[in-house]
Amino acid sequence: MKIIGITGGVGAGKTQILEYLNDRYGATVCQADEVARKLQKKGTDCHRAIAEHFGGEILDSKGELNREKLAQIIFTDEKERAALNEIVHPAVKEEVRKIIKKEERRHTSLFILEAALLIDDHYEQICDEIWYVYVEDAIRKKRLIYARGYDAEKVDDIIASQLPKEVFLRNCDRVIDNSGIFEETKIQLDEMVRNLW
Ligand SMILES: CC(C)(COP(=O)(O)OP(=O)(O)OC[C@H]1O[C@@H](n2cnc3c(N)ncnc32)[C@H](O)[C@@H]1O)[C@@H](O)C(=O)NCCC(=O)NCCS
Ligand SMILES: Nc1ncnc2c1ncn2[C@@H]1O[C@H](COP(=O)(O)OP(=O)(O)OP(=O)(O)O)[C@@H](O)[C@H]1O
Repeated sequence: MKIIGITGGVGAGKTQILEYLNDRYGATVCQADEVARKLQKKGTDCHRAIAEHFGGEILDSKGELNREKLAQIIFTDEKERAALNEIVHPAVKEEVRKIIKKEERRHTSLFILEAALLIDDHYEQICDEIWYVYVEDAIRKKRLIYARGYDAEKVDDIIASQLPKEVFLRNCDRVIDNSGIFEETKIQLDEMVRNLW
């Protein structure tokens, strides 16, 4: 089984690329953000540890995490971000390893793991190749404000909390430029998949 990691900053188009690779090539896809979300549900060890560290104010009326509040804290405070990462990331990695083992038993041929933090969390230990999705900051900012309703300040805070382009470029095996129309991105992806085996 080939394991490809797809990374890049917020709003670079990773999810859209995952959908294409699933539709066009039948790749099995896994999003670390989704894995983290499941592991943070009420009743889990992560949920307990987060509530203990950040206090009851971080929960909503149903006792689930108030994601907006937590985002406000962690994207403006490096120490708090590190504290959350320390709670969530080891659990996410362990779960991803389990998912990969399951897919290996099912003889999946192409497995794609998507996360903004593949480099920070050393997923090169798990992936055969890591692909970096690049989009100019001004363009992804526009896309996120328009499509996701983020305000400009939130986009800037998240961008500032993620690795700069140079570090992504230094650590990734291939680069996908998704600054243009998606048809152009598909051509790059088709070529990359052709060269995989
Ligand atoms: C802070 C939280 C609750 C905000 O949730 P929300 O639903 O509003 O945003 P979402 O999860 O869609 O993230 C928004 C963007 O920020 C990126 N991001 C998320 N966590 C982090 C982080 N710790 N450091 C840098 N970027 C991050 C995501 O990849 C995405 O691009 C959530 O992002 C979270 O729990 N983060 C910690 C877990 C984590 O690091 N996940 C990323 C991969 S394991
Ligand atoms: N080439 C493109 N042209 C125009 N819009 C695009 C293109 N690629 C992606 N988008 C749009 O940009 C927005 C962000 O894309 P997407 O959600 O795939 O990013 P992401 O990298 O998964 O973000 P996150 O890091 O938050 O998970 C979406 O609304 C998506 O439809």
